[in-house]
Amino acid sequence: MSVDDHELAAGLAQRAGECLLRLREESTSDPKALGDAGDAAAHRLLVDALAQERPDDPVLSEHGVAGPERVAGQRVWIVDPLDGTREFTEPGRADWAVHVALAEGHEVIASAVALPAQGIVLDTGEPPKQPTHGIARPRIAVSRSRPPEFVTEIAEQIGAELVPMGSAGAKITAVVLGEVDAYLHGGGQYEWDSAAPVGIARAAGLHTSRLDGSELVYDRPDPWLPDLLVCRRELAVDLLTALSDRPEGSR
Ligand SMILES: Nc1ncnc2c1ncn2[C@@H]1O[C@H](COP(=O)(O)O)[C@@H](OP(=O)(O)O)[C@H]1O
Repeated sequence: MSVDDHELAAGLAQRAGECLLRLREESTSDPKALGDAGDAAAHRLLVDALAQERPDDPVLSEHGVAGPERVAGQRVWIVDPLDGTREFTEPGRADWAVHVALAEGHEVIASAVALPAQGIVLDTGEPPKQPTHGIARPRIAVSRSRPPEFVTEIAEQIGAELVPMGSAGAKITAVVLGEVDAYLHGGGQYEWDSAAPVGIARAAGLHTSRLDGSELVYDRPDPWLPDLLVCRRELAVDLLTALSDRPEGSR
């Protein structure tokens, strides 16, 4: 019996994650070479497996386009074989991820995220239940290597604590799992950095949008998708209001 798209995404994220863990364990390379080898090996595994399991679907990966030609609005797999490449190369760090998403009609309809070093695979078929506890002091995940200045200012404004982390997938997953309450990003990213984890966040009932509150739209001709907000629903109005109060060009 053929697996559904949710199960396929989860199985592929798991397999690519295992491949990356092996590479990392066995590596004697310098960090740059290890990162390049991880990107290439996980990309190859995902592209080959999708060509076998879903031969009619094109693939848009951080490391290239594969398969049949993309037709706007039709099925396309959007994958980031290794999100958080920098963290993957740092011994002991667990904030890196594999993203596998399927978009149709410019929306993610199935996806999975693996956090291999944490032994976690989440998928849209069975999204985690959301915490019901109140939020005393909001915790906001932010890039550890390039935290945008506006996020620091917004955190001060609403009395939130910043939690620096690598990988967009690890940060969105931390919101999905209730470890933090929000993730804000601005200044640059691509569709593959967010498609899979945003699919899971939406399936779990969280707020997901651009920083101006508009929808996140996937599978556009240009994959540049520079900013996003993922948060618990009860924080969305406060965060979007704080964002819209900022002067033009400051996020
Ligand atoms: N200004 C920017 N321009 C392009 N990509 C960016 C970016 N800021 C973050 N990213 C990408 O978003 C992912 C998470 O970044 P961060 O850990 O800083 O939050 C990383 O993906 P990769 O590791 O797949 O390259 C990183 O390259």
